Amino acid sequence: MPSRALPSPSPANLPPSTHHETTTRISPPLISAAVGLSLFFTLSLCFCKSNRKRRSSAAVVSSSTPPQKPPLQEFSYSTLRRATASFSPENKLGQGGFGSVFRGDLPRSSIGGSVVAVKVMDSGSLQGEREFQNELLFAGKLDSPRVVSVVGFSRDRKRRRLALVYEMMENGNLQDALLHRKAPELTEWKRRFRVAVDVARGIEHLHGLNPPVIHGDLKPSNVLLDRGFNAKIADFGLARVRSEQVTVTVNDESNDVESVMTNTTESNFEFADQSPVSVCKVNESPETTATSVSVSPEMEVKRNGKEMENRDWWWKQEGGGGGGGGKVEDYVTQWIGSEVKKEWIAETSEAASLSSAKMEKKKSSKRLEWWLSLDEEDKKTKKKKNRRMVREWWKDEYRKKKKKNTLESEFQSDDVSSSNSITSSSIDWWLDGLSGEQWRARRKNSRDSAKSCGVSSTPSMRGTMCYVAPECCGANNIDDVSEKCDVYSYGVLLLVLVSGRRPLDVSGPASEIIQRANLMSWARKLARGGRLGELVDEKLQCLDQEQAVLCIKVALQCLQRSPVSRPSMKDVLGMLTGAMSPPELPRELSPSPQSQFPFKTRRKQRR
Ligand SMILES: Nc1ncnc2c1ncn2[C@@H]1O[C@H](COP(=O)(O)OP(=O)(O)OP(=O)(O)O)[C@@H](O)[C@H]1O
Repeated sequence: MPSRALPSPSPANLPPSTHHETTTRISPPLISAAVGLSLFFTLSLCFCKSNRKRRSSAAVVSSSTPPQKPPLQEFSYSTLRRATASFSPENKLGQGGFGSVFRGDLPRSSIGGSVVAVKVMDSGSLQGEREFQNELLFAGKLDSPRVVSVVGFSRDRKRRRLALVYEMMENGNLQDALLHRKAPELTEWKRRFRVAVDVARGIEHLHGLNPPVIHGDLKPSNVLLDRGFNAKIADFGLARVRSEQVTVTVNDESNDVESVMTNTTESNFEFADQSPVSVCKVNESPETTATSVSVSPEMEVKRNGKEMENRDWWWKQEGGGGGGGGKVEDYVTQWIGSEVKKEWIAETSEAASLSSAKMEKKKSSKRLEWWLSLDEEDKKTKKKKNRRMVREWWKDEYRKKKKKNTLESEFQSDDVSSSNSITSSSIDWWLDGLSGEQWRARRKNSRDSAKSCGVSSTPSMRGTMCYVAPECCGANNIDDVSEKCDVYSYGVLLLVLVSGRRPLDVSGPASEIIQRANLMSWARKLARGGRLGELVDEKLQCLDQEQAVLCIKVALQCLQRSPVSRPSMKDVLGMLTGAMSPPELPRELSPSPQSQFPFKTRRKQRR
């Protein structure tokens, strides 16, 4: 049967009234729904597409160019004055070498939130101005969670008033928190270790930039802690970009420096303008010339034929074998300066030397008496019998003498200057290792003298006593300043973190003051004796001994005299985080092997 097609309802078939009714009853909702739906779909499709596009383009941007730091805001001086309640003492956070830092409450509309730290340069300081500009130049460009960010600045050229506005670091600097015991939280080992890693990360970031940035003044007072005790690096007043690429090959066998490839490059950073709003440009193609030279470590010290007089004392300190006389007590009094009560040193050392001399005299005369008491026959028989005893005695003597010599030579070698050439300024400089305030106060009085060393007003003098690397101290030759200077300073900072002591510290039991006064020497001594654990701060809670010893080993690697022997900051970070195998102690610091005293072998043979 043929199927019957249903008659399509044609408007003609429908009564006009019905047709009208249907269209008016069904069409509007249907049409509007359809239109709405299609509109919705097309719109959402478009949105998805554009979103995908935006996301992919953002990914391209982020992979090719680093996120741009928002431009620094220029504040009027009056805004900062209002924010700090006219730089009131109650708002003072600290005092630096060239200015004071105040807590400031900025109006909500300003960039950088409401609470900031405002560093105001003391007026009239040329060196201060230079540092401020340098700081602005670097900090304004650096963008890392491990670097204290600069929010803005204020300048009044006429009155030479400069101010820098930073993000607020609620827990202040590491020097106060750790060494002045202002933050009990830092007795927790985990926190301290995290600070160590944070700082390593920050420095590694700086060194990883192109061209690498050298901080040049790494020390606890330049490490600031935020509310959660995350550490950030501050104070770029002495920072610089490395202008020279030095690759050094070290012959593993002889530990000699074999060759040095020097690529003299123009700095990629261009200091277009030395005003506080200097522009930092990056050159696209720096011209490079390469020269190959052979140097010995000796040459490295006296590069370009320059005798580093200012550095001599430091080389001695680093165990460079500086001679010179000077007794231990002279050395300590000179070295520790006013921190040590001279009378005490004189009294105790004199008393100690007197009593030990008396004891020795007594012992010797007893032995002599005993020897003389023997008649010839007895002597012959007893000689044989007692040979061992005599040998033991000599052996004892030998050991004592050796110990005394090493102790003295170590102190002499650690000496700032065993001669009279020690200047009051270099004492000042040492004092910074004891207490930053003393140095700051002194430096404030002679603002335009050098930032460091206190020996010359050359701005290339960089770093702070005890933290500055030997090759950077008094480095008029900029070739000597490399990332390894920061590595050295980091080594000192790491020891300070683990031990909770200053690099120069005269606290502790009287009998151990001399031994422990120089943190670096003490660490080396403990390493040789295989007793590194003794350096760890006794006040630490929840200590991970293994991690603490690892830190000391890393520090000793960083503190090596020769910059080429020091690890890179990347390696330091790798060792600390476990990404790299833990370090060995530098060869010369490995615990000494069994004594090579000849009697021992003979005795063994006899047995
Ligand atoms: N962003 C900040 N947040 C909180 N406190 C700060 C901030 N910046 C600096 N301070 C405090 O102010 C002190 C002085 O800082 P400043 O950078 O001027 O000097 P410094 O680094 O201690 O010394 P110098 O400049 O002589 O090396 C710091 O030690 C710190 O306690």
